[in-house]
Amino acid sequence: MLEIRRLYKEIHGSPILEDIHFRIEDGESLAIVGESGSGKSTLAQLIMALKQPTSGHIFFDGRPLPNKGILSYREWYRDIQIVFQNTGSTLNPSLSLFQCLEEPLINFTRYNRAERKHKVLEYWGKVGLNENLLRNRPGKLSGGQYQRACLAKALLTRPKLLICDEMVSNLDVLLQQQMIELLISIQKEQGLTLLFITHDLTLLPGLCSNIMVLKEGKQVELFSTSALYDEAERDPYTVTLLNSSKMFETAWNQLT
Ligand SMILES: Nc1ncnc2c1ncn2[C@@H]1O[C@H](COP(=O)(O)OP(=O)(O)OP(=O)(O)O)[C@@H](O)[C@H]1O
Repeated sequence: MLEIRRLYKEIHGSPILEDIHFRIEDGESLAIVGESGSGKSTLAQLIMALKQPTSGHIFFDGRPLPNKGILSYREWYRDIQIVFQNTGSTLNPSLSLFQCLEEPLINFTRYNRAERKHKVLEYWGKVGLNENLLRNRPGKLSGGQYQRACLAKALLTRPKLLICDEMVSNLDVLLQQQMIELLISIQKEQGLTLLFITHDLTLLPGLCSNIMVLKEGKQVELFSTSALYDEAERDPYTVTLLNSSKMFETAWNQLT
């Protein structure tokens, strides 16, 4: 389904991503893990066709990354959606939440108004939000509610691939867990393919089948999540990342 071949990205003459290569098959879930600055978001932006690679290839369902013509972009965005870290900027603050969610249905489907309303309510319910909230503006939502609303918006057009870029990083540990459980259930129900970008390895068991570790733009290793805690098998850098995630989790648990 998604195939990345020998991807290389340079910005202002500096290499940001080097020789990235992986595949995600239909219904699979892959985590991209790395420290801040390792190139995770750049990779997501390349897959979303927001940036063009310096060299290398991105294919989705056998189609190359669009680089010309609005129609090819429309097809790409119908199939691939992204949810970002909550910065409060994904949902238009001047629209009601209903209007925010209706927008992709207007852009990407031929549903009439009644059908759009039905779909918005369906997905709003799926992510566990109360219907009454739809009249409000996005600014009224709590952090956890905001991320659920973004997830509903991303899922409304039934994309094949969902990219979550640090989607739960601004949430507390309890809300993180709730969002992960929600993603797991939606993924199972819709057969969604998932690319989950995070710096926190402890979030991944149960959610992602495979993990790719990035360090300074280079692919360190790609392995099955079931082998995450097999320290003898793991690259020392992965073990360091895992230990720092565990330390943060322990410190947080002691504080709360
Ligand atoms: N437009 C740009 N101009 C210059 N450097 C850039 C630009 N975009 C990204 N970079 C650099 O590319 C590197 C990777 O950035 P990127 O945001 O992809 O990392 P990241 O792993 O997502 O980090 P974070 O988790 O902090 O978001 C960083 O060193 C960053 O400074």
